[in-house]
Parts: sequence; C-alpha cells; structure tokens
Amino acid sequence: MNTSISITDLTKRYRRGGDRPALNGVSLTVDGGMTALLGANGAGKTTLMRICVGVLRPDGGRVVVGGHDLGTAAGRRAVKRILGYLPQELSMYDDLTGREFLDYIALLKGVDDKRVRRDQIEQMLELTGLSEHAGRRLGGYSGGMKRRLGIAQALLAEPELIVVDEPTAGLDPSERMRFRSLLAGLGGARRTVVLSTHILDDAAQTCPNTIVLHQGRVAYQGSTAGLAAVAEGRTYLLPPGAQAPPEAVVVNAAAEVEGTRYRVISARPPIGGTLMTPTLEDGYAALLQLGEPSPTGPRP
Ligand SMILES: Nc1ncnc2c1ncn2[C@@H]1O[C@H](COP(=O)(O)OP(=O)(O)OP(=O)(O)O)[C@@H](O)[C@H]1O
Repeated sequence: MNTSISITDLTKRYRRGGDRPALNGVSLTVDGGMTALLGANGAGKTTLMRICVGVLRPDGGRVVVGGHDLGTAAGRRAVKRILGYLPQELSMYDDLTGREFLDYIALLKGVDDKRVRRDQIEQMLELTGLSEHAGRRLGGYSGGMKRRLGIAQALLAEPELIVVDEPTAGLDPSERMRFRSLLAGLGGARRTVVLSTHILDDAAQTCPNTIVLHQGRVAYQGSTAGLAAVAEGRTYLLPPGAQAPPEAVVVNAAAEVEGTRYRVISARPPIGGTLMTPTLEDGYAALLQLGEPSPTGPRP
C-alpha cells in the first residue's frame, strides 16, 4: 500500500518571519508516486517539507503520514522509520569517503546487520552511478556527485516515503538530466516521492502530480497536465512585429532576426497570434499571473 500524506489546516509562523506566516491554512493530500512541490522563493515549500518529515513543529493543524500522526512522539518515530529525506543543505564530512558516509548514515537509520548494510550501500552506489568513486573522500566530489550521494543516503533502509528539496539546484545540464532520470525511477507504485523544485521541466518530466504553494497557501493541487491546462485556450505565439493586447502577459520573448517573437497568455486572441498547446510553464504563469506586462500595455 502507498504511504499517503494527509495535511489539514497547517499553519506555521517563524518568530523572526515578518508579517506573513510561512504556512497559512494548508490542507492537501499526497498519494503514491511522484508529486512536485512548486512555488516561488519563500512560498513555504521547505517549511512544509520539514514539517512533513518531522524535523519542524507546526503552530497548528495536523499531518498524518502513512496513518501515523506527526503530532505524537510515537507517530514521529514511526515516520522516521519509513522516511528518506534529502534536505536542501545536507552536511557531509569531507574527510569521509562516499562509502564511509553511507555506512555512517545506514547505521544512524538502524541498519545494524553489517552484511545487510554493505549490500544496501553497494546497491545505492550502483544506482546513483557512484561505485567507482566510493573510495574517494567527499572533499573531492563535484556538486553533482554530492547530490547523487544525497539521494543514495535518502534511499538507504528502503524508505516508503522520499522527500527531496531542490535536488537539481546548481547542477549543470548533464548532471541534471542524470539526476532527473534517477529520480524518475524512484516513484514506483510502492513509493511516495515529494520533490520540491524551481525547475518546471523537472516537474513536467518526472511528476504526474503537482502542488503549487503561493505565499503560504495552496494555489493548485492536482495533475501536472492539469496545471499546464490552466493556460489552455489562452496561450498564443505572436509573429515578429505583432502587437500583443495590452492586457496580455508575456511569458517568453525570443529575439529573432526579423524582430521579437512573444509568447503570451491572453484572454482575447491577439491579431495574427497562433493558439498554442500550453506548457507547464504557461500554466504556472497563468495560475500565479506571472510574466512581464505586454509591450503595448500600460507601463507601471
Ligand atoms: N528560520 C526562519 N526564520 C524566519 N523566517 C523563516 C525561516 N525559515 C523560513 N522563513 C520564512 O518563511 C517563509 C517560507 O520560507 P521557506 O523556506 O519555507 O520557502 P521556500 O518556498 O522553501 O523558499 P525557497 O524556494 O527560497 O527555498 C519565507 O518568508 C521565509 O523568509
């Protein structure tokens, strides 16, 4: 059975967090498979994930993970046993080798049997493409290798729930693609994976479901295709030189020899505009009303 997460009316305000609470009445359900967690900087993603993995306590509301209530000590202990967590910043000891680091984490996770531990570690090194680097000290690892080791440690002890916070931030395109295919392989039927990211392409490629947080509230919860469809019938590509209606929002501007070609979200069809199938980026922009004002619209 899948480990679902059920969140009801969650609130969290940091003591030095300014006027707005970090989470303001968040209610949602996460089922098995992969779910993307999207939102601008400061939307509340990390706060929500830290509460769901039991390292931060909310001010109010309830979180139940796989039937375990995180409001109780027994619930938190139970969730720890089924959880793999990759935080935004994972402390690693530069003097340890990759294999030693995983051994240390596996011990912390309670994998006491030496042979079981060794088998799991070699399996994770293989899965993350780190076997040949396992004897090297972490001080010599690249950012991408550290991120992959981060996933390897999260996967130790066969977690049913995996929570990863912005795993591809700062990676070069080839490492990102590698990491993305690694993530895509995780969300099988028996697992629940929550992936927080700013990279919409990562969500589009790997996650069937998406949650969007906006200023501490849920702005969208549903299928990733459904989020793209928010801009359905409103996404147009304009030929170079064409005017966008003043109320249109520009989601992309491509400089071409003949002039700039705008991609816009517009309720009214622009003259000469071609109606496009919206991407996730279009849907996200339409949902949160992001983008630049139309070049023909009023300037702020
Ligand atoms: N330790 C803290 N003390 C005070 N305020 C905090 C703290 N951590 C987060 N905040 C504030 O809470 C809000 C939500 O932050 P959070 O880190 O959860 O957002 P986020 O969506 O993960 O952002 P990012 O994408 O930049 O990582 C922000 O306004 C942030 O400034």
